[in-house]
Amino acid sequence: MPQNPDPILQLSAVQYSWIGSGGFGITVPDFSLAPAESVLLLGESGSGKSTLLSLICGIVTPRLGSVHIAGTQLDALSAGQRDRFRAEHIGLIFQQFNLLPYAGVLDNIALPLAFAPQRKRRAAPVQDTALKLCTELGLPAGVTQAKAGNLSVGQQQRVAVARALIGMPPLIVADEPTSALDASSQEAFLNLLFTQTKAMGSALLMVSHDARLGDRFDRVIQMSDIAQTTREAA
Ligand SMILES: Nc1ncnc2c1ncn2[C@@H]1O[C@H](COP(=O)(O)OP(=O)(O)OP(=O)(O)O)[C@@H](O)[C@H]1O
Repeated sequence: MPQNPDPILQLSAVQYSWIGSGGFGITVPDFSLAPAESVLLLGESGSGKSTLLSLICGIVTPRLGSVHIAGTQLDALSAGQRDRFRAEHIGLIFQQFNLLPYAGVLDNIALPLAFAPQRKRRAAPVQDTALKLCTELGLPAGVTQAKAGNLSVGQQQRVAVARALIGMPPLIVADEPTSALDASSQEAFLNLLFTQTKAMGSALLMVSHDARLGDRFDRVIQMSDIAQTTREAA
């Protein structure tokens, strides 16, 4: 895929170190994602994948360098502004899905919209959009009335995908979402994710240990291709 002149994500000369035990540090000279591009990011355990995602999502900010998302310099925003910006622009899918077990399926899906008025407007009417996503993701009608904690793992996964996609954020970030799944469930999950992100024109950055998933993505990147890591001596 040709590189777009206006990437949806751009890290430039980024340096970050965790303070305290271990002092793990990461340097990312140049990493970008084009709009609607899908990238699989591979790396060993401890190679800094989650640290990189924390920088991309603005949970932490670089000591040096910059992170831009959709043209906004994330590290120039206050912590509160970054939280709101993340809710507006990034759909997040976590390894353990992080659903609220006692809340209903539709409330779980609508959760990110509470902090993201523009995304909420794009999703309006919210209940109808959430229901439509459930149907498209193959969740049976009865399930949408259930509490998230009562769903099967496969159903929870679908709810997590719907929550990331609602309101069409331009960037979807998925942190090892298939690690707990068997091969056929992985395949089904990726089918859902790709169909939906392509339909919405969102870019997808997915982190995994599993190189076998690579065929489906526009680009496959190793952490060691884009980042150098350091660890302070104890
Ligand atoms: N919250 C934190 N506070 C301090 N150090 C941290 C924190 N999170 C991560 N680290 C450090 O960063 C290093 C890299 O961890 P990270 O979770 O980014 O790697 P990873 O590639 O995502 O690993 P895994 O695949 O096992 O999840 C860790 O070994 C740890 O020393």
